[in-house]
Amino acid sequence: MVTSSNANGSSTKPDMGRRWSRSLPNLSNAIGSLSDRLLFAVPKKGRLNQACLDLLSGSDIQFHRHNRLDIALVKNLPIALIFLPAADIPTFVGEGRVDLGITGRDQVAEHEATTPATQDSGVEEVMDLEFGRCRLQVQVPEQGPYQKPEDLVGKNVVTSFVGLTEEYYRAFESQQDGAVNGEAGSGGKLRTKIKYVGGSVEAACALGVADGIVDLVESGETMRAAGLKAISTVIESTAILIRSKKPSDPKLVALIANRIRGVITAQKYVLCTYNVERKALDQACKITPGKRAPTINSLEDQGWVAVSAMVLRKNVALTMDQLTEAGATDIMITKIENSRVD
Ligand SMILES: Nc1ncnc2c1ncn2[C@@H]1O[C@H](COP(=O)(O)OP(=O)(O)OP(=O)(O)O)[C@@H](O)[C@H]1O
Ligand SMILES: O=P(O)(O)OC[C@H]1O[C@H](OP(=O)(O)OP(=O)(O)O)[C@H](O)[C@@H]1O
Repeated sequence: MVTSSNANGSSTKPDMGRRWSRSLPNLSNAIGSLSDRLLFAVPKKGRLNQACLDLLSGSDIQFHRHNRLDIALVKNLPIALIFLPAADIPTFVGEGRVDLGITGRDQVAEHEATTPATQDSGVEEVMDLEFGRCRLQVQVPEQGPYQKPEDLVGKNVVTSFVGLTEEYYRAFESQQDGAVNGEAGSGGKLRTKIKYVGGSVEAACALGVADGIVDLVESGETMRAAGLKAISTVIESTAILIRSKKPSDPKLVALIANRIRGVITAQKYVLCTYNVERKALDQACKITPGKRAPTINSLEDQGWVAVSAMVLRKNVALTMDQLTEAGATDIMITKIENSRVD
């Protein structure tokens, strides 16, 4: 049985009884020589790249990426990372060429709008990764005549998400045709002209190419700087872990998913510990119910107990206020490095 060593030098045995090559393939013969590895696609650049690298590091997926090479062999697991544009990852995973991937939910939805899934093709969402949060929104010039997304029916709309935008506007067009002809979707008279651009979509209105755009918004800074405002949301997005319908090694997929889930939970929660008098314990436990239940230990002083419970990081200040109010003392918050909790 093949075993490998992690950064601490301790032995791990997630090899699932297989051998895998340690030599880095050159790109031309790469895919063939990766047949003994699970292929895992990661955004090669852009907004999701760094968070994905942090997630891999937190999951102890160790690799060295050679300069400019889009394939990296994982040292301690039979995995090869494939660095791809976020927009292409649903295609590779959906066709089963790559087993696992991380990309935006928006990219998966766009892929599905243009390439409907079949019994064998298409992607399955494994989990929400809770970063890369943004909205795909219809935007128009702040001072212009358009107030509702329907106002752009029949006009020019520019986007990088042609599939989703077409779906979105075809629904409005059907309604308007129905209103004109007395039945839904009959005529198709008013066709919104949807044009693709690959980036800097927000420039399209100012350049006279578009009446409105459909683009991603996070803080809204790009939109406001371009003199635009959002008038509706097509889809909300976060990064997701996706898998193909028939991954080459489902056990390894589950192992990676568990590791990633552990890192995400660790980032989301902190450990809250405190002492409280027994008579206030019920109230304190309502404030910190924990994920399953709080851990309660007796103290030397019979009237007191020590409590520890996981608390959502975003609620920490409020929780500490409420515990203080309930009479808890010695309240401490500890960062969770990693976790395996249900
Ligand atoms: N401002 C943003 N805030 C948060 N997440 C974003 C933001 N912009 C994009 N994303 C997420 O990151 C994904 C990749 O977008 P990004 O613009 O980084 O792509 P890219 O691969 O660098 O392509 P491009 O070269 O077209 O910019 C998007 O599909 C979306 O899920
Ligand atoms: O609401 P904000 O926080 O300003 O973020 C939104 C911007 O982020 C994305 O573009 P990105 O900067 O990744 O580059 P791109 O325009 O080349 O796609 C998106 O396409 C917007 O332009």
